[in-house]
Amino acid sequence: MPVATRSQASATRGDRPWSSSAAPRAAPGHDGGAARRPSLLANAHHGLKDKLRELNLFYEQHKQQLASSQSGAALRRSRSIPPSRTGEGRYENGGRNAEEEEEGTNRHRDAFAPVREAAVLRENMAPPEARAPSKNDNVVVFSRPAEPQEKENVPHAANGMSCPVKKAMPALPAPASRKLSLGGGIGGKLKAVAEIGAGNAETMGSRILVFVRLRPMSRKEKEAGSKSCVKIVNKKDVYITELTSENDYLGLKRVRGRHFCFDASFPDSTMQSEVYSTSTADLVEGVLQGRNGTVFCYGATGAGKTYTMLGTMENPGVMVLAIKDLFLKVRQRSHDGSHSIQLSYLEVYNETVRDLLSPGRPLLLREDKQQGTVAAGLTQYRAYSTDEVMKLLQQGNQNRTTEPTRVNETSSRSHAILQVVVEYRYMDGASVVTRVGKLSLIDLAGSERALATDQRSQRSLEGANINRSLLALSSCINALVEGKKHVPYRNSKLTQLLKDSLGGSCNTVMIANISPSNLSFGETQNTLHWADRAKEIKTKAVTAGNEEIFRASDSDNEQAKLVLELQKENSELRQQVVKQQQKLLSVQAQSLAPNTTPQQSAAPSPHVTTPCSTQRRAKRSILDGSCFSTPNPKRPADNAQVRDLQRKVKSLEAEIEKMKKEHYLQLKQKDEFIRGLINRKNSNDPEEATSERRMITRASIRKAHKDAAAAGELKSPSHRFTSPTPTAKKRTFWDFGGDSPSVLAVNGRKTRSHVAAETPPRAPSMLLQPGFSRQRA
Ligand SMILES: Nc1ncnc2c1ncn2[C@@H]1O[C@H](COP(=O)(O)OP(=O)(O)OP(=O)(O)O)[C@@H](O)[C@H]1O
Repeated sequence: MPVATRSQASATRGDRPWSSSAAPRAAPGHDGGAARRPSLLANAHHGLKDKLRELNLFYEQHKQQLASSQSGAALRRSRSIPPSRTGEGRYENGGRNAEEEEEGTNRHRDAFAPVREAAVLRENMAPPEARAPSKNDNVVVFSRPAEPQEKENVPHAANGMSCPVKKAMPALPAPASRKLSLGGGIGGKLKAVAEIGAGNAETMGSRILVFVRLRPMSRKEKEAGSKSCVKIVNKKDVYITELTSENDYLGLKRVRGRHFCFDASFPDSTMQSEVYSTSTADLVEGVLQGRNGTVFCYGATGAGKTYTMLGTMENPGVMVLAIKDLFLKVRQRSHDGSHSIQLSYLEVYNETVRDLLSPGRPLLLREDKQQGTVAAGLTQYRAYSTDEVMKLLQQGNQNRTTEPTRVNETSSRSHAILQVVVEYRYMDGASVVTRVGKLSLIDLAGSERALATDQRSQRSLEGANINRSLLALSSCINALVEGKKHVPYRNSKLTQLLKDSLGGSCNTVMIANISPSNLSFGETQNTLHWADRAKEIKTKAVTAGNEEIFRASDSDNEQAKLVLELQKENSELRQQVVKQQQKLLSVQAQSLAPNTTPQQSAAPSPHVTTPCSTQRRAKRSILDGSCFSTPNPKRPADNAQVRDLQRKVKSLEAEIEKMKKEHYLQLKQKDEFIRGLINRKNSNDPEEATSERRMITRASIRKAHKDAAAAGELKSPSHRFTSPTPTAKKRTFWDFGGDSPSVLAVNGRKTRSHVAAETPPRAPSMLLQPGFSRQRA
């Protein structure tokens, strides 16, 4: 039975004298256009497609006419809009002509009139959801012209799949600052956001950037005979097609397919470094400027979230690359101020929050005016080098809850959040400027069907809780997209912790991980759906960084300068200690090398057990502690050389021990001195104020030491990011305590040090720890 479309019906009724078939017959000219225009506007039931076709046609006619009839070349130049390659461009010019004909030739003198008219016409004709949601008049909305083939399954040439084609279009009229260039990462956007200034940026905000990463087909999936149902085109478009069953020989079953477009999509061959540089590198730069940034990985179990975030020893992931980059950038800038880097690592497991760096009782979440949602009692570690952070990560990951499921052997059963707070202090004339930026790197647990994992009670409970928090996450995404006043952050611990990143003033990046297998079609489609939805979330504008300017008097100024100098010196000394220890480690590794058998050293076979290899070499983890001191097994055995090296080691050890003692004493004195200075500055005691004007020399360190001890606790600007537990519980680099996860003897005393932490038991894979202490039923 023939189906009458709306346009056919109206053409039959004769209320559309402008049908596409009639248009070519019409004589081109002003009069004709003017005569036709009222019917176009009067007929509110015209389909958008028809209007587009008509306007295009009319534009072509008018263009020919203009070419012949225009008088002055200068006038012509001022009126012409370069024809765009896109449908939008064509639309624009068509709109211009229609308006122009009605208004007559007076408009010809106003060079910008056509643009304005086109914008008005576009807005009128845009579907309601595509119109400008922004109240800002400066934002021009470019509506999407209807595609004739839209919403129809059309074969996609690149993959032979059948998918409805969706035009690449930002879900919101995203500010220019958030447009992505694949090569340059998102730096441009972040910079532009800052450049927009208080005016536009404050009103517009910024959008969550969404990336999709496809992982390669796994061995298991290949063995199960699965086929790829996902195709990534132009590093942006994702096509997903549900393949017909093999028994459907006649192809009777309808094939479902969808098309999505993201800020960038990574095919299965994408390197970790490319994922990092495109998605996260500029967030790191933003953090150094004092802006908060969040990256989170979302996807079904086994889709590659942990691989993207942590990676392996050979291919480190976003977390590791971000930390390395951060330290590199800090080192490059250390000449003009002092930096401090603190980090914490927590997990949300079965709706309880746990400190991964200092496991103990579950932590409670509290709302803090300055910091947002914080986990009370969470340990903040001060780190001085990438290696230290790696060790802390490794240590934290060994405490993380992972269990094998049917889908993934090392499935993360918890959401893990690594937070790095960078504080940068420098002198700006007479003021001390403190900038604080926070980077949150989040590896979510996998969204899953109960059947996909396991039916055993503990796994089902875990699955239920994971799904609960991810459901809460999707409710928040929905509420934020719909602009609801109430966003249900409190429905789960995860959303409470993500509150800042989703709805706060933060540059946020979501990486959605998907599997190519047709066996995971449902999960992949679900992940892509939520990723597509998340594109529409607008976060609050990130304009200036979190900056505090402290204007000091002359005497304060001198003290502040001295404090900064000492802090700089301290961090340099600490870096020296770290370098010496690295030197020692490499010498030790060299001396160990000859002890390995020639067979071992010669064979790079995956079956050979090196100190760093695991049962499953492919999964050798970046977090495997022993990998940090991997000896080089390729050195030939040579007894004389061994003895020589051993001597070297001993002398180096002695040297390091001596340096450590000296540095330790110096650092302690300086720390105390700084503490004393800060305490004095905070004190309102007039006697203290007068004494501050005295000349401060290094010789007064001893005296300051005593004063500081009498004055009590150190109050540093970093208090804003430490947990709101009693100060006595806070741990710093120099804290002493037997319950420390990394306690070792320095100068005959027990001290916590992340530089020379005890090597924890080796993890055999990325997240699989055999001796996992929290065994669950
Ligand atoms: N891009 C990739 N390249 C190579 N291997 C990958 C990639 N992504 C994932 N894998 C491999 O796929 C397997 C599952 O990945 P991963 O553990 O990261 O999944 P997940 O999403 O974190 O799962 P879960 O939510 O269960 O923890 C791992 O063996 C990992 O090495």
